[in-house]
Amino acid sequence: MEQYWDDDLLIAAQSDLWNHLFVFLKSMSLKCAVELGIPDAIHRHGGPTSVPDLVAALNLPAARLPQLRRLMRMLAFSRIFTRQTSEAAAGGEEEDLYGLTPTSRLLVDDAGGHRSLAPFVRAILDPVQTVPSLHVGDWFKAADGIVTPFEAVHGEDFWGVTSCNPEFNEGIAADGRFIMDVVVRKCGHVFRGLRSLVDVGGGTGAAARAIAEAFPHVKCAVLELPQVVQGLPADGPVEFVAGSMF
Ligand SMILES: C[S@@+](CC[C@H](N)C(=O)[O-])C[C@H]1O[C@@H](n2cnc3c(N)ncnc32)[C@H](O)[C@@H]1O
Repeated sequence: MEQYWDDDLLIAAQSDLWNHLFVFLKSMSLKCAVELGIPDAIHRHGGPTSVPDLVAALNLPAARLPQLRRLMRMLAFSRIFTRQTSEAAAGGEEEDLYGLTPTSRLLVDDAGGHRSLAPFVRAILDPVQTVPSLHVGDWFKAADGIVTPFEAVHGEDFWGVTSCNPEFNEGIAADGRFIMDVVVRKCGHVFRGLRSLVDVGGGTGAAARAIAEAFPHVKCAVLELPQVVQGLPADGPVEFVAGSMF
């Protein structure tokens, strides 16, 4: 090994490598927390919650307690939850308590007056999205004209697969609703003076609806793929036009 690789540098490099190797566990721990409903359980509890209380609230097998402790420590390390140590009532043993952070508040329905972004977490971390990322290397090597790794895995392009999935559409809409509420508050001047707008590829109309409700004088329409907009109510503040932007 070359001279300038002293041991401190070696260990720092290994630590950096390990960070890159295991960072996916942060996403997967978050996915698990949402699947189990941990943010909602802490919110319902009314404040920082112990792991035994979470096991009871989530109706999990008692044998999973040690693993849930590890998951919660991991999520606290990722700043999804706060972690504080306090005296347990019985026996005097220390018991960690986990609370919501600004990030996990986003995963709770109606905390602070907004709707949960949990559907967005589920949509983005669904294997339909994550599995293609395992095949990017193969896709680079295969000069077979397949446009994306997603298409190589699923045999169809991204919107062809996802747009037929109501849970995916709801997840994207949750994110659209969230960000548009902020946009109309912070950047409302952009919409003043407009009489109409079309949200091209506007999904189920979450973003357009937020604009239409904040600025009733703006006539809002969504141009979307037919499979996304079929069956959506036609009597709301947004007009849906089925078609392709191409
Ligand atoms: C990121 S999403 C937009 C979400 C939307 N802003 C909301 O608030 O829900 C992109 C959308 O583009 C749509 N899309 C993809 N290809 C399209 C096409 N050729 N024509 C029209 N819409 C298309 C997808 O169905 C998807 O709903």
